Amino acid sequence: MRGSTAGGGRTAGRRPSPSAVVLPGRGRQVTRRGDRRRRIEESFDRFRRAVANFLGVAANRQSAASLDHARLMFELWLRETGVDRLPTDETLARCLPNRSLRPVLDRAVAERDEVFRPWTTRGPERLADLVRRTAPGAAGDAPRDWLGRPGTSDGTLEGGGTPQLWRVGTARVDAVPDSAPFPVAVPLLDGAHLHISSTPKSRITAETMVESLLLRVFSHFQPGLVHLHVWDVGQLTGSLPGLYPLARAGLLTVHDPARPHDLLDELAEHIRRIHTSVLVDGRPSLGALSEETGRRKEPWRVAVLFGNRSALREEQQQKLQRIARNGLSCGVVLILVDLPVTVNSAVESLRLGDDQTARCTMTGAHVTVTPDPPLPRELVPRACGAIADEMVDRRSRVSTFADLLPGERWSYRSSSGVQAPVGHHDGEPVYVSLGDTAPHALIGGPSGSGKTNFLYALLGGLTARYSPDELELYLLDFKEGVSFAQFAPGRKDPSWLPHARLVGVNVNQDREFGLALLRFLAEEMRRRANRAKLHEVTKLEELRAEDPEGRWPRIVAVIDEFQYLFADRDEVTHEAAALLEDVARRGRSQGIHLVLSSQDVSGIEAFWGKPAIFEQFIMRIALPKARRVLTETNLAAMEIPRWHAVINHDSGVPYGNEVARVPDSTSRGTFDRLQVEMWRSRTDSREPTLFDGSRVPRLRDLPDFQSLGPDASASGRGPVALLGQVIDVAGSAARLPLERTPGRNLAVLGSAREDACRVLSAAARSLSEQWAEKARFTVLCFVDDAERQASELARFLTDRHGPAVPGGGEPITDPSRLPEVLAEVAAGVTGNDKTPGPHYLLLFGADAALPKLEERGTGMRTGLDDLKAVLRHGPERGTHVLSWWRATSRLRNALLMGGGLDDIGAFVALDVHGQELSSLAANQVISWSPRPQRGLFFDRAAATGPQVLIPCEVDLDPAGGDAAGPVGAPKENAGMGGLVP
Ligand SMILES: Nc1ncnc2c1ncn2[C@@H]1O[C@H](COP(=O)(O)OP(=O)(O)OP(=O)(O)O)[C@@H](O)[C@H]1O
Repeated sequence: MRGSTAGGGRTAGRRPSPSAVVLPGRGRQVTRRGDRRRRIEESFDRFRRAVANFLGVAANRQSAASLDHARLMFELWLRETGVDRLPTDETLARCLPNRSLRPVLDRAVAERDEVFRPWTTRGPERLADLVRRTAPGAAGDAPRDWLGRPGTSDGTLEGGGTPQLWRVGTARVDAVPDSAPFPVAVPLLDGAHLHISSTPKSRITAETMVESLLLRVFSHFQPGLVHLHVWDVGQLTGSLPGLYPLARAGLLTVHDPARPHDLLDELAEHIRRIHTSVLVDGRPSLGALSEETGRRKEPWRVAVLFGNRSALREEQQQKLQRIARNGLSCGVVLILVDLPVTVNSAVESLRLGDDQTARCTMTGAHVTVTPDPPLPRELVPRACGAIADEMVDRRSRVSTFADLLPGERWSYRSSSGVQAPVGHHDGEPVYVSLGDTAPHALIGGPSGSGKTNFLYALLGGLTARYSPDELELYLLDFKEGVSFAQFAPGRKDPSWLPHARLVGVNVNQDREFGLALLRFLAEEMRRRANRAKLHEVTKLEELRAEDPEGRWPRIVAVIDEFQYLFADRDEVTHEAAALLEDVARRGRSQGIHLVLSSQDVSGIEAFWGKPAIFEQFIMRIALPKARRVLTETNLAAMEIPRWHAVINHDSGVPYGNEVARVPDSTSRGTFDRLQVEMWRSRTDSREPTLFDGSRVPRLRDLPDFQSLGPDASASGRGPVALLGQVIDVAGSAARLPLERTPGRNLAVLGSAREDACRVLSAAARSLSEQWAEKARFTVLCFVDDAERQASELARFLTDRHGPAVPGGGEPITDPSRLPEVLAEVAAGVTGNDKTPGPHYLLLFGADAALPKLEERGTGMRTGLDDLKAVLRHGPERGTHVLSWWRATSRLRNALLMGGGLDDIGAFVALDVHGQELSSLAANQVISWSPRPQRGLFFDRAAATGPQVLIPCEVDLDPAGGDAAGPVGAPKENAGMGGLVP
């Protein structure tokens, strides 16, 4: 229409077509019709062509869309099924020849490879490395490297440790079939239980897998550290026949298939025992305990239960679940094969299929595990035989002192306690542990039963494990002899035990020394408690954690033949019992431990009368034929052979018995050698303080004497006379301060001449040390027997102080001169001269001059009057009388009337009984039973009560007199004996 309308408008200007020109009339009509038709036909042609074109395009589009759709569907399918399934999925595999799907497949494979590249390049190797580290030695190596060789690890870190993983096979990630295989290992022992399920076709594989795993364990640990229990529901003889040789050495128990409850009860009982007697300190597990203490206290018990894919009876199932729940912390490990059970604790599962491969919880669902090939059949029993032989050998071997020592010295920490083996039982070490649970030990055994040897074994094991910063020893031996002398330096052997801070030998008559030690421990306990309080903690272990820079060693105080401490019903016994109770009760939390040993505990009344003390000694050690150390119903000590001991950490009840054979630890080449080795590695050169009750100490060795300085007045402290040594842990001197105050005079009482001379000489010698030339000393001696000592003293003093010592180097021995000397001194101290220098009158045997003193001179004054005047007025003017009276009564008679006695403020009583002294000590009751070479020093002005005094040997050689003995000079040790190398 548009064409015609438009055409009508345009024809005027157009040239006419030939037909329109040639045909006139009707002919013109025909021509027009034909035209129209042709045009119509042409239009239709065009239309048809357009339609055909359109339909062709649509068909093309449809087939392209179909192909796209097919590819997408294929990709979806591929992604859903997984590229890795191509080789095994038949339907998927059928699509592979289709070339149009190839790009989809190639892309999916490329993407997978890209995603897994980090894993394929490093993953397997990293896993292999991890297994190498966590499954060392037999736990992960190839069997040729360990099969047939019994294990050596003792479970401690230094002894080979406990592997975290144990190898079972190799694996590949399913999605990456071309990547390298990697080893698969599972946790066991302290780590997890193992649950294996198999099909009937793969049951054998499960069994060989368990066999290999167990052999790895047995070949890692030394025989005895793992005990195996096997129960098999289906077989009377049990599975794992290759392991049977282990039964010969008691390492394998095969349980009755009909009685699974026996095994379950045994395991449950074991768990209970570990909780009640081993994990009592709040340690969560044996593993944690051994990490902390450095030793595996209890062997592992591995129980393998083979089932038949049906569950145990309900009650047994519950028991099994309980064991699974609580076992790992107590060293009980379950390996369950085809035994359905759900457990609420760490368990690794391994599911074996018919194709002999497995899925494992360790590796996850997308990894195929191929178990390692079984161990060569004939080698398994042979390897187990070698392990059993080693076990039998270990049991029968008599252990030596060297077996008690660790591989590395001083590598243990004493935070939670100290422990060391003291012997062996069946080749296994038997330990003594001192800690918060069993803080103190009591050792009993008749004479010759080996107590001293036992103490050496114990101390050897302890000192080799703990450094002197972790453990300090205070060692006291009441009996006469040499037993502890080894620990102090001696003439022949200069070494000492670096851990020893105090060694007391031959203490028997000096029970006060035991008391001094207990006082020292009580004081140390208080110091530690105060420090703990500052840190708001209560126990040493916590204090050590709070104050890591501090030095807080555990203290072990050993008192051999401690019954001497309670020998009499007297003040010493009374105080010792009170102190012992205090230390025993409170020492546990402050890291202070007592080890008491005695021939016969039953004789110690003070001990038995105080069950509270006795109860604190939870650790009991009974040597053969020991009485009363264990409970009355426990007769083990009566039955053990010599050189054995019953070690009991349970207060002596039979249940806690462990019997150990104790090695010889005192003969040459044992403890002595260890001591020299440790002495050479010491970092602290302080010697232990040595107290030897049989030895006369030397004044110059006393630290108090060595610290005296010249010119006492300049020091501001005033002069002090050292009279001898008192019995304390520091080896202190008996100090008599001689300030210018009334009463500062001394009387030595008794007929023991040697001791009296030593006391006066020590006083003069120490005063001389403080005054250089300034002081006057007047030495008077009226007893022939004492003239030698008085002369030596006079010569020494003259040598040092010159004309200030009258007599020209000799004492005044003529009694008739005494009144004259006293008159002169009395005039001096009562006269106007306010500053007479210090003057010391040393009167040996004053009582011998009494007749002369009582004679009346001119003016009716007696020498006694002058003596009283000097005693009264002298001290304030620096003049002091240090006198020796052979009889107390003579002193009293001479000075009681008219004063004088009160002006003597200090006494040393030698062979004088206590009752004689009370009149001199303001009627105070003084208990003192005289004993050789000991005196009682009593200073009324001092806060301390009477103290036992040991008179010292005084070096009065003028040549050596100037120099005090050097601090730390090797001491003579008269007691050293057979242990010297
Ligand atoms: N386990 C042992 N192996 C070998 N010899 C030992 C053993 N134990 C002790 N002896 C030896 O037995 C003797 C006595 O031992 P020890 O001195 O230790 O006994 P004791 O109980 O302390 O005796 P006492 O109370 O009389 O001093 C010593 O000669 C010692 O060497």
